Amino acid sequence: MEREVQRVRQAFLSGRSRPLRFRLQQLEALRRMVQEREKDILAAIAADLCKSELNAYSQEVITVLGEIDFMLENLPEWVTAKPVKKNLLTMMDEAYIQPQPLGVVLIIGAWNYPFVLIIQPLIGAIAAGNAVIIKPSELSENTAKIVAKLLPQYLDQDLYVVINGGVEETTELLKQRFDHIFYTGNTAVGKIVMEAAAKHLTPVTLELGGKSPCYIDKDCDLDIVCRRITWGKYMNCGQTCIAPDYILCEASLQSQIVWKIKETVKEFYGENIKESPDYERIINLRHFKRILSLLEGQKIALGGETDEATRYIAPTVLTDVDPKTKVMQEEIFGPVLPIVPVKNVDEAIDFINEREKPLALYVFSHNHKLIKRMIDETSSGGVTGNDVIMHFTLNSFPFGGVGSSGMGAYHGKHSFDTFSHQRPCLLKSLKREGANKLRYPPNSQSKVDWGKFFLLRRFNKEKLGLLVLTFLGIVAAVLVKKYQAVLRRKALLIFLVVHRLRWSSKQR
Ligand SMILES: NC(=O)C1=CN([C@@H]2O[C@H](COP(=O)(O)OP(=O)(O)OC[C@H]3O[C@@H](n4cnc5c(N)ncnc54)[C@H](O)[C@@H]3O)[C@@H](O)[C@H]2O)C=CC1
Ligand SMILES: CC(C)=CCC/C(C)=C/CC/C(C)=C/C(=O)O
Repeated sequence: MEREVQRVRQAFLSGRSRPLRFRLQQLEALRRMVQEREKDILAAIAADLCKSELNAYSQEVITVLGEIDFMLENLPEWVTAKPVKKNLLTMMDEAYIQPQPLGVVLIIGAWNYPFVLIIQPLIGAIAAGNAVIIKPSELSENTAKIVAKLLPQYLDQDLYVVINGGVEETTELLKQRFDHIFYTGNTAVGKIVMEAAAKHLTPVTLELGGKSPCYIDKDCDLDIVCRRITWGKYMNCGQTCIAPDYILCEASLQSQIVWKIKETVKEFYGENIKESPDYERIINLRHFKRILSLLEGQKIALGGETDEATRYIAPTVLTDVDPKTKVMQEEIFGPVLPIVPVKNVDEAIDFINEREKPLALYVFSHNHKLIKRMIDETSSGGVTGNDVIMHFTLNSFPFGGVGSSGMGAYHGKHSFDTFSHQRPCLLKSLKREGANKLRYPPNSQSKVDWGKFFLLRRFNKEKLGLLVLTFLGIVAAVLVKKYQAVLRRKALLIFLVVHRLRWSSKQR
C-alpha cells in the first residue's frame, strides 16, 4: 500500500497533472470512457443494486457527464490567478490568488450510487490538478471491478489509481499520508477516517448521512406533494443519502398522505411492485435485516411485505410513529417512511432542532413565508422547498452536510475549490525600500502612526476620488520617461504626507 501511494506521489511530483491542457485532456478521456463503455458501466451498477440500466443512466451517468462538461467549460477561467484588492502598503505590488493542486487525494466511495459517488469527486480532483487514489465500496463489487478495469485504459495510470478492498485495505490505506481525504459513507466510519487523517493533519471532506426531515404543511397540494415524496423516498429502494427519512405533519393529514402515497406507488411501480424494473433491492442481507428490525412494534399503514431471498422490501409507510422508537433513532436508508405527527410548524421546527443536523430538509407548503421561516430557524446540509432531492442536481450549489451530516462540499466549482489550495501570492519589488523602513527596528511612535495610517486607514468615496487623482498624477509622471522613477515616488510621497497630516490632526 505504502509503495502504491508513493508511486502516485512520485507521479504528482513529476508535475504533469498541473498544466490546464493535461487536466482538460484527462477529463475528456474520462468522458470518452463513460461514453464508450456505457454498457459495461450500466451493467455493473445494475448488477450491484438490481437497478434497470435506464435508472442507472439517469441517476448516475447523466450526473457524471454533466459534471465533466461543466468542468471543461469553466476550468480555463477557474485556474487563472485572480487579482485581489490591495492596501496602501502594497498598492505598487502584484497581489493575486493562485489556485493550486493539493497533491495526492484519497477518495473513498459508498455503495448506494457506486459510480457517481467516486467519479464525481474524481472529476473535481483532476480538474484541480491532483493525483488521486480511489477506493470504491467493496459492497458494490461489480462497479468497483469495472472502475478498476476501465480507468487505467483511459487515464494516466500513475496519477489516477484504483485500489479495491474492504475494511482491512481501507484501514491500511488510511495509515498513509494524503493531502486530502474525501469520504462518502456513514457517520461512524466518518469519525474513523477523520481520526486517521488527523495523524497527518490531512484535511477531510466528509459526505455523511442522517435523518432528513420532510415537513408537510396543511396548506399544500397533497397529490403533488405525495408524488414527489414517493419518487424521492423509494428511488433506489430508499438507499439515497438525501432521501426524505421521515414526515412531520399534523395528525389529521396522515390518512390522506398514506392513501395518496399508495396510489402513487401503484402509478409508479404497477400492481406487482416486485416485477417493476424501476424498483430496486436492498444491497445485502445485513442491511435487509437492519431495516426489518426498524418495523418492529410499528403501525404499518402501507407495504411491509418482504422477501429475504431477493432482499425485497415493499414501499412502506408507518403512521403515528413515536419519536423514541428505533426507526426514529437512526438513518433508515431503506423504503420505510415513518410519519410523526406534530401540532404545528413550531413543533416541527423544535423537533428538527432537537436532533442532529440533517443532510437535507424538505418543506412543502403554498405559504412561501412558512418555507422561509423553516429555512431561517433550522439547519441542514441543503434544502429543497416543495420537492425532494432536486438541490442535488444543481451544480452551482455546494453539496454537503453540516454537523453530523458532514463537512466540506463538492459539485462544480465547489469541487474545484475543495481540491485546490487558494494560494495568496504577493510579488514586491526590491526597490522602494524607503517605505519599508517603517517596519524595520528600531520602532518608534512615529513608525507606529505611519503603520496605523497604512494599514487601518479606510477611504470613503470622496477620499477615493483623491486617491484616483493622485494615481492620475502618477500615471502622468510615468509618461515623462526621463523622470519616471523620481516623479512617481514624489507624487506618492506628497499624497501620503498630506493624508497623514490630515489624519493625524483629526485623531487629535
Ligand atoms: N453525503 C453524501 O453525499 C452521501 C452519504 N451517504 C451515506 O453513506 C451511508 C451509506 O454508506 P455506507 O453503508 O457507510 O457505505 P460503505 O459500507 O460502502 O462504506 C463506505 C466506505 O467506507 C469504507 N469503510 C467501511 N468501514 C470502514 C472502516 N471501519 N474503516 C475504514 N473504512 C471503512 C468502505 O470500504 C467504503 O469504501 C449512509 O449513511 C448515507 O447517508 C451515501 C451517499 C452519499
Ligand atoms: C433524473 C433526476 C433528476 C435524477 C436525480 C439524480 C439522483 C437522484 C442522483 C442520486 C443522488 C445521489 C448520488 C445521492 C446519494 O449520494 O445518495
